[in-house]
Amino acid sequence: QSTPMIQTSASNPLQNNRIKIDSIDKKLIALLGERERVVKEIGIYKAKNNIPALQADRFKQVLEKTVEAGKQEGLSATFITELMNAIHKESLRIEEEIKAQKQ
Ligand SMILES: C=C(O[C@@H]1C=C(C(=O)O)C=C[C@H]1O)C(=O)O
Repeated sequence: QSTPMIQTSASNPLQNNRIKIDSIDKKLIALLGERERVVKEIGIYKAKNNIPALQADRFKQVLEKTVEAGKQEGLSATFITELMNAIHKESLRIEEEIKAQKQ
């Protein structure tokens, strides 16, 4: 086993890349917050107009578009599908919560 090279903090690739990741994660969470705030608006509209939260055809389109966009970024369809399913599950939870508040 080799001794790790001593580097200055400015040239430490592990530290620098972790700083980059922390910054990217912050943006990812901000974007998810923005997306779910739009979902809330849709949830309010659906609750008022008696439209079901789940729109399977629309989510199918969302999945197709994001899997394709993921491909362009070298991300697997499995990963994008799991990610979008998790986001969709939360969207439905939020929309159902809004609907329940209106009763
Ligand atoms: C946001 C909506 O509600 C649900 C959530 C979706 C999503 O998070 O992309 C898509 C379809 C619906 O199941 C919508 O109908 O557009």
